[in-house]
Amino acid sequence: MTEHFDIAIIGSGSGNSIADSRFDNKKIALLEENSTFGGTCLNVGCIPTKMFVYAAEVARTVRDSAKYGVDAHVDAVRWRDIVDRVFGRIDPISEGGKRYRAEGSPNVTLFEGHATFVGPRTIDTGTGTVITADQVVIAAGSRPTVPQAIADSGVAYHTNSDVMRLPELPEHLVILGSGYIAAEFAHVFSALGSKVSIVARKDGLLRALDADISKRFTELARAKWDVHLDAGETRAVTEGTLHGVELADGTKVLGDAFLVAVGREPNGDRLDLGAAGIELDDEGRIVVDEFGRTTAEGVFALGDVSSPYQLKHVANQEARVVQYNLLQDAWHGDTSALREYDHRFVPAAVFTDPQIAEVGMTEEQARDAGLDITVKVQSYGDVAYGWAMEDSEGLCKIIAEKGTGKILGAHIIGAQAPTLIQPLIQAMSFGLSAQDMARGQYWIHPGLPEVVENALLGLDL
Ligand SMILES: Cc1cc2nc3c(=O)[nH]c(=O)nc-3n(C[C@H](O)[C@H](O)[C@H](O)COP(=O)(O)OP(=O)(O)OC[C@H]3O[C@@H](n4cnc5c(N)ncnc54)[C@H](O)[C@@H]3O)c2cc1C
Ligand SMILES: NC(=O)c1ccc[n+]([C@@H]2O[C@H](COP(=O)([O-])OP(=O)(O)OC[C@H]3O[C@@H](n4cnc5c(N)ncnc54)[C@H](O)[C@@H]3O)[C@@H](O)[C@H]2O)c1
Repeated sequence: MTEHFDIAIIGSGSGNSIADSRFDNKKIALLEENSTFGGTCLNVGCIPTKMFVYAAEVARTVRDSAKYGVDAHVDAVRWRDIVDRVFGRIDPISEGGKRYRAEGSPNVTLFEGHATFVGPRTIDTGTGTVITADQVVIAAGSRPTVPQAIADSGVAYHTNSDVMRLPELPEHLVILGSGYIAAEFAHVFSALGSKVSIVARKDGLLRALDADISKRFTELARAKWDVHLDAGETRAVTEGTLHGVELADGTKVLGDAFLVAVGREPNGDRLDLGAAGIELDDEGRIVVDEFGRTTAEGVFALGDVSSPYQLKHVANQEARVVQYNLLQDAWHGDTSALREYDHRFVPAAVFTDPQIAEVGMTEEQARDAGLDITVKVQSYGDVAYGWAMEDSEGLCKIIAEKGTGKILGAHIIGAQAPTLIQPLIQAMSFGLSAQDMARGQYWIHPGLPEVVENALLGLDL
């Protein structure tokens, strides 16, 4: 059975936002293989993790209160109640979204199956129906990377897909990996009362970030968690009820729960893209141009399946671009009417302890690019509010071009880093120089953003 559609969208994460009222006159197929509707961010990513992070912050604040002369203690962490609060709010949104697409959107047909291409713009929906479409959007996301040796080992492990629904708070969580997911879950479980071990292959945590941030975070993490650096290749092991890894030197790091957080791989490899003439790059991402077009006419891709960023705000921006371009003549001739993906200044934040945020170049990248730069590192503790907080951890690092004052990169570790960095993202996006940003406006005294102001003022331009 073959049915024809104007547009087929693979993936109910960012892809689900495309079919708004502007598409009411289009016949749309929405394809989703997961019985849970709504994609990674809503169900197993940004949203639930940050709800856990917030609970963790509350517990940590209570535990750290004595230094301010406030004696308090955490009586108990009701893990089951925390899980129920998080998913008691999220699951109905996911179910409601699915119901809306299945029953409440007259122009949208939801196919609940694993989609694969069987020809150009021809898709086996995995439900017994093959469809064709004038245009296709691939928004199929990514999945946790699980090294084959671990998958084959028989050792019980978790990923971000299930670790937030553990029946009990683990006594000891062992985390393999040292990136975003490792850093965020280490904070969550540790603040809620688990012992946390992190096993990092190399000599630092969050090594993709600016070296000063990675170094500071690694030092702080080592002071509160059981961190194993330079672990090299590890072997998954189980002893009784304990699971984890054996390091190259024979050390065993075992706990009652084991989380694998070694990256996420794009789902393009599970779509039989060859049948549709859609190319993947060497990293397994679908190749797209600035308009979101793949190598096959009529087919767009967006989000984690094609983006090196694997961030929701990037997937959202790309979805808006594709949404617009779907309604233009995107495939023949003039592209001046099309919108473009904006990857100029992509910020990122890690909601760990302390929080971290970054935008633009690292110092190393700026130096490697041969730029004439000036760098200022400003401690939180040296501005009034940070001093009031007795903060000895936070810093704001800004990298600018000498002479022009062009802000090249900003990196913050410390309280409210994802909030503090936003004016710097704005300045970079709109071409505001460091001098103008520092001097051309008031900075509320004694607000925490003074750490950004002082970093800007400290640049030797
Ligand atoms: C633990 C965690 C925390 C995160 N926190 C943040 C954060 O704080 N901030 C941030 O910016 N980003 C965060 N991210 C990243 C963010 O979640 C992703 O970048 C974003 O959700 C990607 O959206 P997407 O639409 O590309 O893919 P997804 O939301 O993953 O949607 C893809 C959908 O396609 C479906 N699908 C895949 N293949 C097929 C197929 N063949 N047939 C049918 N359906 C298919 C999948 O089931 C899925 O529902 C986090 C990620 C994780 C894992
Ligand atoms: N706050 C956020 O925006 C947020 C939060 C969580 C996840 N995410 C997104 O999800 C993506 C995936 O997160 P992640 O933490 O899994 O990946 P990541 O790319 O951030 O980090 C993976 C880490 O695992 C290490 N690694 C790789 N293979 C390994 C192995 N065999 N043994 C030990 N270590 C190994 C890597 O060196 C790296 O440090 C992130 O890149 C990010 O884009 C974003």
